[in-house]
Amino acid sequence: MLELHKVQWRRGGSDFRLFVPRLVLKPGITLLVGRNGAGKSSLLQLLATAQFPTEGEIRYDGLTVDRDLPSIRSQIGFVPTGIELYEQMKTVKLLHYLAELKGGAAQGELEQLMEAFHLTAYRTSKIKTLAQGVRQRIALAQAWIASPAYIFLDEPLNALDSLERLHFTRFAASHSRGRTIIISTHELNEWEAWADRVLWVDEGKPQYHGTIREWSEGLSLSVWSGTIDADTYRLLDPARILTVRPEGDSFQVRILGSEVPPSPQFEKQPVTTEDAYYIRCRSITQPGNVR
Ligand SMILES: Nc1ncnc2c1ncn2[C@@H]1O[C@H](COP(=O)(O)OP(=O)(O)OP(=O)(O)O)[C@@H](O)[C@H]1O
Repeated sequence: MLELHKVQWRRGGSDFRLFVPRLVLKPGITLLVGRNGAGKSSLLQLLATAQFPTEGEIRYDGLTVDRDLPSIRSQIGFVPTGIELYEQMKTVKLLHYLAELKGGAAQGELEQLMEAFHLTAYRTSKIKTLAQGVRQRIALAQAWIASPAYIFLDEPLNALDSLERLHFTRFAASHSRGRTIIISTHELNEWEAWADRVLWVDEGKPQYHGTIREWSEGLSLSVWSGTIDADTYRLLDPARILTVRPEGDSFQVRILGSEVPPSPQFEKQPVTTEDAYYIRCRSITQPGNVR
């Protein structure tokens, strides 16, 4: 469990300020969401001890960085965006090297990770010869070395193809028990089935932290879907349209609306995690649900 208490951080070279009054992050998968520049990467860097708060404290199951930094770091797996791997090393050598930095891997652990991340075929390939998606899989695999208690992933699905994305979301879910995994992502629907909680930050401050179920409940707008003709389509508010697909002379539309259907052809739809994000971003001026 991670506990943040009055954490503040000012990023040098910018006006950006992160402020987290109080936050408790529990084991399981927490999706860290927010607009570009909201502070997701900054928060992950603080949690991963790549940066330190200017004020306040982060506790890792009771341990603090001023007293217990090496033992905290031995329990962290971190994948920042744009991670650079040693280009000249071979995959297996790099994983062994990173495992040594972490104090060593268990017997057979690296082979299992290579298998789980579909890296076996690349075990003796130099990193510089590998496609971006394969490099990303190596970066993700190394985060699991030595079975850390805390895993921080910044946009982990970047560069992965659709099959690998599905494979990785499943892998993360099946390896989340007893681990606090924080994942910064813009792909909310891909994580929907696997995540436990959502942490939404905006302008450096948490706006919502709670279960993924509650994230999509009690919202100010509903989601509607219907097939309509061109005249009805023209009357819709374009800012509220989520998706539109032409079907002959008609349009299949998914749209945000009040409790009343935008027109009689519309039927109310379940709100997805991503819909909830759009709705919450629209109502950002209203007080959030911070826990
Ligand atoms: N290397 C840097 N130097 C100076 N300012 C930076 C740097 N990196 C980020 N920033 C600024 O810090 C703020 C927070 O950025 P951060 O990367 O944490 O946001 P984010 O939520 O991860 O965004 P994104 O979704 O685009 O990745 C932004 O205002 C950004 O412009």
